[in-house]
Amino acid sequence: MIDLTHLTLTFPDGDGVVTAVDDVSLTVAAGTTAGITGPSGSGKSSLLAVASTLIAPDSGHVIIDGIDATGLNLGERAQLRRSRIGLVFQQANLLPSLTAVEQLQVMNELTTDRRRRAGRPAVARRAMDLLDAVGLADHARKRPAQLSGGQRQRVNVARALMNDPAVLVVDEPTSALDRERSAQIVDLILELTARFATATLLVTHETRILPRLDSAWRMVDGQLGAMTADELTAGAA
Ligand SMILES: Nc1ncnc2c1ncn2[C@@H]1O[C@H](COP(=O)(O)OP(=O)(O)OP(=O)(O)O)[C@@H](O)[C@H]1O
Repeated sequence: MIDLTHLTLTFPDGDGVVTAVDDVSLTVAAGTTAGITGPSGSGKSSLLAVASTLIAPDSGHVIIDGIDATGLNLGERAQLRRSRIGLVFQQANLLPSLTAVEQLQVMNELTTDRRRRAGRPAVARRAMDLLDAVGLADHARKRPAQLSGGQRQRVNVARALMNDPAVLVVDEPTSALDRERSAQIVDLILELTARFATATLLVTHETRILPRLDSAWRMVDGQLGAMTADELTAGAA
């Protein structure tokens, strides 16, 4: 699970500061998905960057499976991120020369936690299992150029799960996809969240998907508020 408490993040802005994240608290339990929407510049990406420990907040706490990231140094934070957090961004950012299964296998090299580093056969097995889970078992030997946009995003999602993360952080996963493929990727993220018991934080402009998530939030000027039933119905229309 991920527990965000009273997070605040500011950036310098001319002579003053801009408060990108303003006293945000949010808890996402294992196996559930929280959706966040809001206008451009409202602080969604900043919140995800803090939640995934890429940026330290000015104040507040990011607690991942009981570990308070805000007390850790840079190296410890990077280690926590690699071993406990899966990141999915809008562009898949796959390595052009690697096959789908290799994109997943290299993730194991990134974790320096010896206890979590698995042997080659176990890594290959997990990579194949995950490709199967995202419906790409038959495409394991293909390189990104041989895959469609939707398939590349599926590899991206599978890769994020490779190190068995407690938290899945997903930023606009469908913005490069058409409506049908968007719906499929959202279905997939919900299914994998339940199956792998991740606490999933999903930022999206597509308000019509929010009613399907376990909780829905709107960010405005750095502040996070729960969406009302009326707002959800209007967005789904
Ligand atoms: N590195 C930075 N330096 C200075 N200001 C920043 C930085 N990153 C974000 N900001 C500011 O923080 C505020 C929140 O930006 P952020 O990108 O988090 O919003 P967003 O809701 O994700 O927007 P979008 O939907 O367009 O991605 C904005 O005012 C933005 O200009």
